[in-house]
Amino acid sequence: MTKKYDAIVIGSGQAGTPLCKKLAEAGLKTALIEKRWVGGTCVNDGCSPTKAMVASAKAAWGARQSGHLGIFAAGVTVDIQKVIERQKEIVLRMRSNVEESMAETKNLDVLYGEAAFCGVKQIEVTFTDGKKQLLSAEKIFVNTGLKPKIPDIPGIGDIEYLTSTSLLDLKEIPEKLLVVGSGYIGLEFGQMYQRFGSAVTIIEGSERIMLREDTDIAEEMTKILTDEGLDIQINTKVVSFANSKDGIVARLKSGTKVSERTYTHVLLATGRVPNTAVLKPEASEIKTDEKGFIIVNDQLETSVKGVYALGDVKGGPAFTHVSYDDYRIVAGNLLHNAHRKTSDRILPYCMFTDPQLGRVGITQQEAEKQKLKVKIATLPNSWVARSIETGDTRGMMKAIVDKETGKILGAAVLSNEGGEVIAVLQMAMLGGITWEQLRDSMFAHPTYSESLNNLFMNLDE
Ligand SMILES: Cc1cc2nc3c(=O)[nH]c(=O)nc-3n(C[C@H](O)[C@H](O)[C@H](O)COP(=O)(O)OP(=O)(O)OC[C@H]3O[C@@H](n4cnc5c(N)ncnc54)[C@H](O)[C@@H]3O)c2cc1C
Ligand SMILES: NC(=O)c1ccc[n+]([C@@H]2O[C@H](COP(=O)([O-])OP(=O)(O)OC[C@H]3O[C@@H](n4cnc5c(N)ncnc54)[C@H](O)[C@@H]3O)[C@@H](O)[C@H]2O)c1
Repeated sequence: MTKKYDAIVIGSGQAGTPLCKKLAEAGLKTALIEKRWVGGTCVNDGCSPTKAMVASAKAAWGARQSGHLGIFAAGVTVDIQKVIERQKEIVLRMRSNVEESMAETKNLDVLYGEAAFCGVKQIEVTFTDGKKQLLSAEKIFVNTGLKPKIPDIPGIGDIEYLTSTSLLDLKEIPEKLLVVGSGYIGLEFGQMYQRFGSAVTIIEGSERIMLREDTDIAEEMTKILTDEGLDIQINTKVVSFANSKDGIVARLKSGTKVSERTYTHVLLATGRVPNTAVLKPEASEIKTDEKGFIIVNDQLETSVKGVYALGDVKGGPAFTHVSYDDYRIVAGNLLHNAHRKTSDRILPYCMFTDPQLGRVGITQQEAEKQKLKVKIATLPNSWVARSIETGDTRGMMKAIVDKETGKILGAAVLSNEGGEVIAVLQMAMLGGITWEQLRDSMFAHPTYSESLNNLFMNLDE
């Protein structure tokens, strides 16, 4: 028999988790279906565990190279078991908080099982014990996220490769780690494991790392990472993998040159694909694109009225704050008639390498593509008082401003606390503050944000 709800949320990601509570609190009889753990990727396999481990790696690196600050820490060792334990404890605490707050919510049923559409607005749940239940609702919200993409490389099925999820359970430090892909996951994990003591090689199929970012930022990041000892190979592809008595042999192709190198571990960081194959949105007439992402309009409604897709599964930038904002849009529009749209928002993000890359708005290459009339301001961190004082002058700042209006269109801050500094520029963008106003504003001294004065002074004719 089909059980009827007012609302069903599929997936306890960064949108589904707050949304199911909000709907239930508004009086709607609501079901949340989650196949694994509440909290989704961010809490369990993404932001929280990785950023906890990045902090450990930064501490190891800081201790090893603090001689220039007059501090000498002899015999720095990494206890990877302890690093993993700490990360797991943080995840468990966060997940338990979510579980508790859901248990306390009236009108909310949390169902642990896998959901698949079996008709228009009809869902079949397969519970963890194998039992099945049919559910239906007038309002359905899909927040099923992504999973690691496994590239189709000959021999890949024969080797024991790692993904960003399985690496979080590895209780040893890889001796020689090959990272395939140089996006967020490749660079964050690559630098982290180099700092833990691995010899890390990153291979990237394209002509440079971080294709979404400007060339000068990518070059600066390459220098920072190679100075730390990472081996970065661009324009390189893995032709095949094979096992040998010494480890995993990767056959690499760079232009016409083919070479074989042996690694103890391989991390696949070649992107992520949507969790829609099992979900079968097509059974509910929900349209997807050729890669399986669910197609939505500006208010996150799918091709079926009353069915919404939120977070990574709808394609586009895959970040926690985007998914959470999707929740705000859908909850605001449905419960408070807010008329919010996805096209109205400014996108910030941060890559948690060290130094961090904080980003907001458009890049210079996007401005050129759109043929916008812009001015570009850049400032190396070697000119930033705060960077000199703290002893880390790696990186740079950059801003793209509209030539006519003086407004900020985008910025990149590759610096210590780059993710925090970028929020200042995001606020300027939200408030329509011009580069001249930032050049002439008083900031507390000595802070990283204070260097925005100098960044924009560089635009003076
Ligand atoms: C290693 C890593 C590090 C990251 N670091 C950052 C970071 O620092 N900052 C940042 O902003 N973003 C980061 N991200 C991205 C971020 O985690 C995601 O963008 C964010 O979690 C939003 O995901 P979501 O809400 O779309 O769904 P998710 O959080 O992925 O949740 C989807 C949920 O749906 C469940 N599910 C899937 N299919 C079904 C089904 N058929 N039935 C029932 N349940 C189902 C899954 O089990 C999962 O719990 C990182 C990602 C990774 C992998
Ligand atoms: N700090 C953060 O916000 C953060 C951190 C981690 C992950 N994430 C999210 O997770 C998503 C996935 O991250 P990701 O790093 O896996 O993907 P990505 O799309 O950022 O990068 C994948 C990289 O792999 C390269 N590549 C693809 N196939 C290849 C092959 N066969 N050989 C060599 N190189 C290959 C691509 O050219 C690209 O540079 C990101 O889009 C991001 O939204 C965010």
